[in-house]
Amino acid sequence: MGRGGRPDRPGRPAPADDRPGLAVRQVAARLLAAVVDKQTSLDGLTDAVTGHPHLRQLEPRDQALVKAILTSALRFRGTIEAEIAARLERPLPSGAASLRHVLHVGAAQILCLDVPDSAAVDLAVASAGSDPRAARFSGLVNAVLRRIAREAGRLPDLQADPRRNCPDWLWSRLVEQYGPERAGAIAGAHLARAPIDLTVKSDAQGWAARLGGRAIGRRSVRLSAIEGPISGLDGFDTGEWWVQDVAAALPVQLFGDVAGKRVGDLCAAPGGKTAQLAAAGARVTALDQSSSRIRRLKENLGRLGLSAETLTGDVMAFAPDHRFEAVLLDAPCSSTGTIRRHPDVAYTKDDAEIEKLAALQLRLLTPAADLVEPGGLLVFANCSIDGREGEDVAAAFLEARPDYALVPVAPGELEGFDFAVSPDGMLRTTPEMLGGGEAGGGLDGFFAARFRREKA
Ligand SMILES: C[S@@+](CC[C@H](N)C(=O)[O-])C[C@H]1O[C@@H](n2cnc3c(N)ncnc32)[C@H](O)[C@@H]1O
Repeated sequence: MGRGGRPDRPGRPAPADDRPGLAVRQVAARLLAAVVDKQTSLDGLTDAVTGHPHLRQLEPRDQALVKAILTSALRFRGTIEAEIAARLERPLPSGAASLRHVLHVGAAQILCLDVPDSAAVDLAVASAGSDPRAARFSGLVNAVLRRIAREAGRLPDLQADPRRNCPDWLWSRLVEQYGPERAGAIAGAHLARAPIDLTVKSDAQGWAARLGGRAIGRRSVRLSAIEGPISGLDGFDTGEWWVQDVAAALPVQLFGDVAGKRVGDLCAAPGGKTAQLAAAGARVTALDQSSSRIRRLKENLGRLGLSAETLTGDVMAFAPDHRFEAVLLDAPCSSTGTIRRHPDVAYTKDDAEIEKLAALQLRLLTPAADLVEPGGLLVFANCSIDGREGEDVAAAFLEARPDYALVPVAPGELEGFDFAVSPDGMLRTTPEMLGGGEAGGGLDGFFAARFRREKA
């Protein structure tokens, strides 16, 4: 049956926009445009409830394919651009943004995914044909992608040059802060798929054996790959573990024993660190300004059988009737430490955004610090690899708050992670550590500093 309920006439091709798989490619090109041209976060665009409506209309299997195309298209954007450019007689016309996105979506499938080349090419041609701004270039799309399919190697075997796949703004910052060699290793780690890390309530060795992973320290289990959804794994329904990168599990450990203590978790959602604190016996107040994220935090705690007081509100206006023995500020940041999982971050953030976020973090530290009892601890953390949002904010905070002193992380304190403690005792992870760049290796980039409020 054709559209509108009329019977299809035999021998007549189906209208182009009904072709199986075409909607997936159209949505992928549209979302790629939103990321690259409008700096929209892929997490937001692909959210199951609030994401892009065209994506949400697709079957789950097709949604997964859109996400796989976008992840590859962004992770290897530099290589894909070079492969396309090498097969163009002249540069794409200015104002041909949508044509470029169609080409990138097609090339990403050919170079990175297990999609038959012929399907990738034909659907890219149909995708261009259905877009009034790109329709007259359908022939070019066909020629370029056919040549890529015939001539190019396949990623990741095709030389996936880390420098080429790291946008200039980010590369300059990495080189300035880490030097060219480590910058290259970090950019290289961004090209590898991240493993799945779980934080377990107890018995990491036992859970590693049951789930076919490996234990890292006492509380993390690393899985290289899983079949099917994470919710299908043993221990999910009974709340034995939650997904949390091994680096993200470190900042809470800086509080030491929190059993029975009042802890304020001020940027708490979706609650990975709240869960760690609650599982360790703390009396946690979890605050976040986003009501939808607080809802997710509550669902997560519910599944895990853990409890915390949960509040929706702004740190800047938070005025509880008591102070806390410990406060965690896991502040909003550029998330450049998570590019392995969120390759869009390299294209949605820039120098100005980093400056803005660093200033916001310092602002949020003032009310956070005021909520700590004299003698209590404050941990400031975030998942940026940029020192402007880490070490510089910590230094500015200490300068502004003579009532606080840094409590350096001691050798051996973070079991197995001494390599990630800076000479002045702050935590600094970057994704090339722990075998980053290799399959099943690496960790998120994180920063954390611990301060104590002087006794009055
Ligand atoms: C990095 S995420 C926190 C991740 C969380 N700690 C975890 O481990 O799952 C930052 C959070 O800060 C929240 N946030 C940003 N600005 C805030 C503010 N002014 N007051 C309260 N929450 C804020 C965001 O809604 C976001 O959920």
